[in-house]
Amino acid sequence: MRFSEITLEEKQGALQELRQVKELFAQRGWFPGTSGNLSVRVGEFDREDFHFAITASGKDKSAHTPEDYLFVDQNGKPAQATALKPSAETLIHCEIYRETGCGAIFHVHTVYNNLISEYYGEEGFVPAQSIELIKAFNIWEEDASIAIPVLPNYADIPSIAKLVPGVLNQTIPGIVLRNHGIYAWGKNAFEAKRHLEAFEFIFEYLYKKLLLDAARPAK
Ligand SMILES: CSCCC(=O)C(=O)COP(=O)(O)O
Ligand SMILES: [Zn+2]
Repeated sequence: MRFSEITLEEKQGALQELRQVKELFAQRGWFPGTSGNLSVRVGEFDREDFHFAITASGKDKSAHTPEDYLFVDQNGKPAQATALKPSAETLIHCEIYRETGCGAIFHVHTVYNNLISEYYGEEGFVPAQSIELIKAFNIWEEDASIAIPVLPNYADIPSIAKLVPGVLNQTIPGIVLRNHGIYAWGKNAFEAKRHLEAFEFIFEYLYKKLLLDAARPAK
């Protein structure tokens, strides 16, 4: 589908969703030091042909300006002439869209996702079990156990993007970059937000549980 065939209404809707989510996450302190990036897909999806709106690179995400977003194609190239640069991590979004066909991807850096991904970095996944918020991923089994993939935080983003298909688990809508931040996705912005919030709850829970367990007096 050509970018010009996607309706203006759909494009504006995607930008409005990004603006709302960006404002909310900024209020939570989820974009320290211009970190983080957000995207929402528009138009029809084909593995080889899709488009999405994404935050421009290096912007203060707690401010709203006319230069906050641009549209890119499945290769992360701008879909329209623009002086804006897409997020430095756009290729990771491209890979997640290609593998999942999802509708929105949100990436944030938090102290909890950094510490927990570093703690479990060597294992290559963050284990989580019997935490109620696992149900936010539509996993309803009692005492469910999940493994959230952790990828190395290479400076070269294409090298990280190449690893995405090998670790992506279709039942777990997230991947963490070690000591960097999480990518969470969903079929739309509402679902991606729910998933991101659940991951962040789980990371905070795990961090506090590790401390609590370490403080327990030996029997
Ligand atoms: C200042 S944080 C380093 C870059 C990063 O990890 C990030 O999420 C923001 O990069 P962007 O190009 O999307 O602004
Ligand atoms: Zn990042």
